[in-house]
Amino acid sequence: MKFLDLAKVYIRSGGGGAGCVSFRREKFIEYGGPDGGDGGRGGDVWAEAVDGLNTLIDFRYQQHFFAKSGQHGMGSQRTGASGDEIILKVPTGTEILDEDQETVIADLTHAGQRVLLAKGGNGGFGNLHFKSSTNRSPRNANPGLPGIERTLWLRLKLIADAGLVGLPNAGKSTFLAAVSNARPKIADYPFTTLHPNLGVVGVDAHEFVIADIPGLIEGASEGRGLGDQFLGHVERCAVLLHLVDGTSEDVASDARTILDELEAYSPKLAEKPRITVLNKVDALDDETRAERRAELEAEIGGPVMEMSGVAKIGVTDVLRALWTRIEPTRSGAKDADEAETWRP
Ligand SMILES: Nc1nc2c(ncn2[C@@H]2O[C@H](COP(=O)(O)OP(=O)(O)OP(=O)(O)O)[C@@H](O)[C@H]2O)c(=O)[nH]1
Ligand SMILES: [Mg+2]
Repeated sequence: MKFLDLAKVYIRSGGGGAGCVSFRREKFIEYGGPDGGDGGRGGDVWAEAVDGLNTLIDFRYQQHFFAKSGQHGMGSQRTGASGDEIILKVPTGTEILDEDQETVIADLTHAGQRVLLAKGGNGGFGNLHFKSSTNRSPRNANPGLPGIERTLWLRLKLIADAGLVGLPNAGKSTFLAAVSNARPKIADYPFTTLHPNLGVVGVDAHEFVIADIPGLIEGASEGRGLGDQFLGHVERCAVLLHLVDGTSEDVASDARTILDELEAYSPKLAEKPRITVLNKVDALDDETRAERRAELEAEIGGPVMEMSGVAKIGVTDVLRALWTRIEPTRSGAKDADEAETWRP
C-alpha cells in the first residue's frame, strides 16, 4: 500500500446556466407570452469520509475536481438540467485545510460525514420570471452565477484507538502482526516500517484499532531518521503503547529518548495516557529481566508491563490494559454529536 498523508487539490463548482428569453409561438396565438425557462444549478463539490481507506495516495494521481455547469434554460418554460455534483471520497480522519494550510475548514472523523467545499452557482431566471402586470413581454433574463474555485489541502490523521511508539527495532510491527489482522513488514534492521499501518484487534469481545508508526530516534523532532511527522497519526489515539526493547543494554536511556521526542513534538502528546512495556522478554533470563524492568520503572516513574510479541507472552494483558484506557473514550452519544457538526 502506498501512503500519502498530505495532498493538494484544486476544485471548482459548476456555474449556473443562463436564463432564457423566449416567447410562445403558436398557430392562432398572435402575441404569445414569455416562456423562457431558468438556467440549471451548477454542480456542488463535496468531500465525504469513507471507511476502508488509509491513505490519500489517490490524490497524487488526480488533483483537479471540476463539477459540471448547469444547462441554460430553454423555451416552453423548460429549466436547464443541473450540473452533476462531485464527491471527493477521503479516508476518515481527513482534515480539510485552506490554501494557506493554517485554517482547518473541516475535520471528517466519521464515515459518511460530508462537507460542502464549493456550492454550485445558481441558474439565472428566464424571462418568464420577469413577467408582471406592467411588463407583459419582458426581454430580460439573468445569467447564471459563476462556480467557486478553491485550492485546498487534505491532511490525513489516521484514526486509531492506540498508537505504538518506540525506537526502531523495538518490536512494534511484530506486536501489531501478533495481535491483529495487519501484516506489516518486520525485519531486524531499523526503519523497516516507513509509513503507518493500522490493525484491528479483538480482546474479550471488544474491538479496537492500533496504529503502528515508524520508529523514532533521538533528534526525530529535528528531522533525524524519518523525523516525527508520523506522530500526527497517533495524536487522536486514546492511549500510546511505548515498547522498549528488553535486549538493549540501556533500557532507561532508550525510554528517555522516546519521551523527549514526544515532548518535543507536542506536550499534549507527551501527556496522553501511556502504557510502557519491556518487550522481547523471551530473550532475557529472569535476572536480567527483573533488573531491566526495575531500571525502566525508575526512569519513567511508573509501572512497566512485560511482553514478548514473538513468543506471545503477556500480550493479552497488554491488550486489556489498552482497552481500559480506550473504553472511557467510546461514548456513543458524543460521537453522534461530533458527526453532526459538519453536516450541511
Ligand atoms: N526475541 C524477540 N525478538 C523480537 C520480538 N519482537 C520483535 N523482535 C525482533 O526484533 C526485530 C525488529 O522487529 P520489528 O517488529 O520490525 O520492529 P519495529 O519496532 O517495528 O521496527 P521499525 O519498523 O524499524 O521501527 C525483528 O528482527 C523481530 O523479529 C520479541 O518479542 N522477541
Ligand atoms: Mg516496524
